[in-house]
Amino acid sequence: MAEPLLALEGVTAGHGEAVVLHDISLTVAPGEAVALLGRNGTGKTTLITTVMGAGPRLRAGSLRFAGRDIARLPSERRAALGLGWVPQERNIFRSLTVEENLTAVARPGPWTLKRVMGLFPRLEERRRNLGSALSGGEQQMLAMGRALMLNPRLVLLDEPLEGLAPVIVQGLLAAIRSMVREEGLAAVIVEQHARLVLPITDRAVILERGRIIHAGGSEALLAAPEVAERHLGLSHS
Ligand SMILES: Nc1ncnc2c1ncn2[C@@H]1O[C@H](COP(=O)(O)OP(=O)(O)OP(=O)(O)O)[C@@H](O)[C@H]1O
Repeated sequence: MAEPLLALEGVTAGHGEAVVLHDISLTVAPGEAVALLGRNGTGKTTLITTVMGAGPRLRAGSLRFAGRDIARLPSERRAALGLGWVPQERNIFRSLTVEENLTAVARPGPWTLKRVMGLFPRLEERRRNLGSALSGGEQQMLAMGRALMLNPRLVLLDEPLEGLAPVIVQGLLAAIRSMVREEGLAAVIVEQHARLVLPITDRAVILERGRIIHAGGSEALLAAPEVAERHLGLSHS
């Protein structure tokens, strides 16, 4: 088997003295899309920020990306190696235009301004608008567009659909599907609503109280709603 792009082995991490993640082992292969599921507060964001080196303290275990030990690298070095991250708070530059937001971070690679605008036609329409003038859904598109302009090898999306109107959710899902399915970009997608992301991912991992309690194919999980129900709760499945 080809070497995984991202590999976590026995990762235990937390905030200050509080341990949030326990003994997490997880791999993501090149081009693979993984859904990271779980109820509120189970450690999904902590897992993403541990991978990015953006806050949590790694207490044990190893963290490798593209064949390198990244555990001690600052987050900007991890980004430079090809780890893209769209945090929950969608950190865009509010005082720059849409186009400036995108070009400010661009790095050479297959994702260009034209292709990002092609993926998100709404951003093309809003090209000259300031970040602060965008709706929540447009900000999410811009945050994803910015991550793509960095031409990552793997992108970590933290609840990209949260708090958005259903019509926007459908548009974003289509863009994510095209990113991972047609463009073959590896991704880890954190989501509360399993049914939305299972159809567009290869594998699913469910966290409960900081531990992996289920890992398997997304299709198999879709076909076994009782598993999702048991671990994620009816309203979240
Ligand atoms: N910066 C922090 N300092 C201290 N504790 C934190 C911090 N961030 C998160 N926690 C705690 O870590 C635990 C896991 O939180 P985390 O945000 O990783 O969960 P989550 O699964 O992403 O939840 P949500 O879906 O609500 O974002 C929670 O108990 C939370 O209170």
